[in-house]
Amino acid sequence: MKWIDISQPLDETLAHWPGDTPFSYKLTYTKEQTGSVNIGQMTMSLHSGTHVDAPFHFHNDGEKILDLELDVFIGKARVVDLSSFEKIDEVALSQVDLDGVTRLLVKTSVPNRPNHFPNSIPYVTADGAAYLSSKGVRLIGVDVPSVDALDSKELEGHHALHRHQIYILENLMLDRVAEGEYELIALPLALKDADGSPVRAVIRPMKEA
Ligand SMILES: N[C@@H](CC(=O)c1ccccc1NC=O)C(=O)O
Repeated sequence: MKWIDISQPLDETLAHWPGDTPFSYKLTYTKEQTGSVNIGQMTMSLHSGTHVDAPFHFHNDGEKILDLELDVFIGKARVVDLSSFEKIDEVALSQVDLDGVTRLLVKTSVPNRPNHFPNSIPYVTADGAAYLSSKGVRLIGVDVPSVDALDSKELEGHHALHRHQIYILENLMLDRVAEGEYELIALPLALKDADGSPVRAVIRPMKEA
């Protein structure tokens, strides 16, 4: 089975958090200038596109990207559709089978439009995070820019997930993905001091036993 790209494409049209750094790529040196190669550079917020939040994003003493466990970002994952719910809480999560799930990818009601910052999104509640933890979940991925309401300053969802050692993956593209069992690879870059990192997130259906 082929790998499916569930990452937002990084280009100048990529949406970013209001007031944050837009994405840009430019050629610093052309092949004509160097005599051998094109060399590019990019500028972006670490919270644009498909990315991982490090605990340091919302916690001054929190782990940075390079401190995170790699194993959590590679392995079996379940995609579930919670598009009929306004919150990712215990009520919504108890509608889906989470037995044996370590990595959970959630389809929400928000259309996956990488070039458009949404007005409002479903968010993870503290009881939702506790429920995920009781099921043994270590990573939650969502198809929206945050696991909290966009106007939240308390970031209750981020903090609750962190208390339960659940990693956070945001801005996935799950529109064309069916519910089910997949393998996931979504590795953050080896960024030592960073509060977040872009990832190339890919999945492929698990082979039937
Ligand atoms: N908490 C959000 C990001 C966030 O809040 C944010 C990202 C970039 C610039 C500003 C932000 N929030 C600010 O007030 C997240 O889930 O990554």
